[in-house]
Amino acid sequence: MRVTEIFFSIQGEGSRAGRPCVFVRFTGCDLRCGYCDTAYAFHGGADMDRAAILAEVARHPARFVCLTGGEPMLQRELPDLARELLARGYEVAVETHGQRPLDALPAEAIRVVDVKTPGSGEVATDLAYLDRLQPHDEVKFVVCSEDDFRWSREVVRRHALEGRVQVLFSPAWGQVAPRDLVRWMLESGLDARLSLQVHKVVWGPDVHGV
Ligand SMILES: C[S@@+](CC[C@H](N)C(=O)[O-])C[C@H]1O[C@@H](n2cnc3c(N)ncnc32)[C@H](O)[C@@H]1O
Ligand SMILES: Nc1nc2[nH]cc(C(=O)O)c2c(=O)[nH]1
Ligand code: SF4
Ligand SMILES: [Mg+2]
Repeated sequence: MRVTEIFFSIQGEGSRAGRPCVFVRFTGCDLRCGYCDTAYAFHGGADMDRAAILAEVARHPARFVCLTGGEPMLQRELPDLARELLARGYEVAVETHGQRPLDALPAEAIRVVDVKTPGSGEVATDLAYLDRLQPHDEVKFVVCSEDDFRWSREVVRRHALEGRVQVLFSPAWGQVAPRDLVRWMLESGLDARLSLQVHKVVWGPDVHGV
């Protein structure tokens, strides 16, 4: 598997934000979101087999592992790695753009799907997988404008996501003021959750490996 970095930090995003977590960041992505804060993971990295990744994860005192990237679902062995982590008692979350099949992942793995908004420049044509998510999964919209928020709200409605999965709205860093996003959320009446990138508040926006 191709790995950019493995680090121990707090989960900065989503409904599990604030919890200690080991991050495994895989190298490579097939999308190019305009706002991507992790372009350093598009290339480079080092080959590690699953045993080496498991050993590195085990160096840290955490029970929660986040598989991210780049795009983790481009790694052929990702479902096997997730299964091995679960068998060792870890809670496992997979951060993905959702534009690669997710069905090979074990059901116990938490799918955190970032539904790419028009503002990302990488909207998907097929969102049918949203209808197969489970209650512990999360659907995240990174909002670049009020138009993006309206578009996201329509996806939530069309796929009946409210109350069925965790629905999260996150401001694209530096593009949307959190207070504007909160206002749009409250005006919409949706039962959704604001997600800020807590690690950027703690360590600053440009620090890698946190
Ligand atoms: C770097 S991506 C890696 C996982 C996967 N490729 C994806 O897009 O979900 C992890 C998360 O960071 C978010 N992200 C990246 N740049 C961001 C930014 N400038 N502001 C807010 N969220 C950002 C992405 O939208 C995604 O939800
Ligand atoms: N602390 C921290 N939390 C995160 N949650 C998701 C991240 C990601 O880049 O996928 C991330 C990250 O890069 N850092
Ligand atoms: S899919 Fe994720 S890693 Fe790839 S460009 Fe978009 S935000 Fe960055
Ligand atoms: Mg990140």
